[in-house]
Amino acid sequence: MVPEILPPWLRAYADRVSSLGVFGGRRANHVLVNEYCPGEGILPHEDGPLYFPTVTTISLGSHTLLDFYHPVSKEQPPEGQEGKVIPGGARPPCSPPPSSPPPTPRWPRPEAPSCEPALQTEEQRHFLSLLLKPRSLLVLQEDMYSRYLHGIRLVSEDMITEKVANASMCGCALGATLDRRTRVSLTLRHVPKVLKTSIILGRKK
Ligand SMILES: O=C(O)CCC(=O)C(=O)O
Ligand SMILES: [Fe+2]
Repeated sequence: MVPEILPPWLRAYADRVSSLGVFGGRRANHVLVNEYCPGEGILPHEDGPLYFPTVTTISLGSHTLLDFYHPVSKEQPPEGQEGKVIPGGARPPCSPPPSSPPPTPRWPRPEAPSCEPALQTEEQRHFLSLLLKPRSLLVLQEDMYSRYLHGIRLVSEDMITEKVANASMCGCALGATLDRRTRVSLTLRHVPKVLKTSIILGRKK
């Protein structure tokens, strides 16, 4: 990644968010600006190792629902359990871990435990949503960053269901419908590995 100077208005946001300590004392040095008109979104994806372990997002203009998904399992579901969802995310008991488990790799994220049944359709894999209100800051870390996928549905209104984990904190009743307006998101991240421009341009220091 080739560094450029952030414009002063973005630097102010980057510094403010970094001062919360969410990047472990480092400063955000990467900002992605996305605009979503009603009906637009982003397909379920993972952000990958480049920005690991923290992504932060400021929402402006409109709310949105950020949906979280279990990754697609590479395993076949057990006989008769195709597409079965375990209520409340409960899992059948796993066999006990080996006495000295191998060290957990930083990236790629570890596979889901093999005792988890395969959830294959997108609706089955969608287990949680967060209502992102205008002027809110989302800090995404740990499993929510590295294990699960996230996305924004391509719809122009959002229904508040029991999957919206922060609905009551946001004062939203179950069953409410929120119309989307144009939303601009500022996704601020810290990228540890940036190139030195002088190297790119072949200049000697
Ligand atoms: O706009 C957002 O809130 C999410 C954007 C996102 O997930 C991404 O750019 O990777
Ligand atoms: Fe993302």
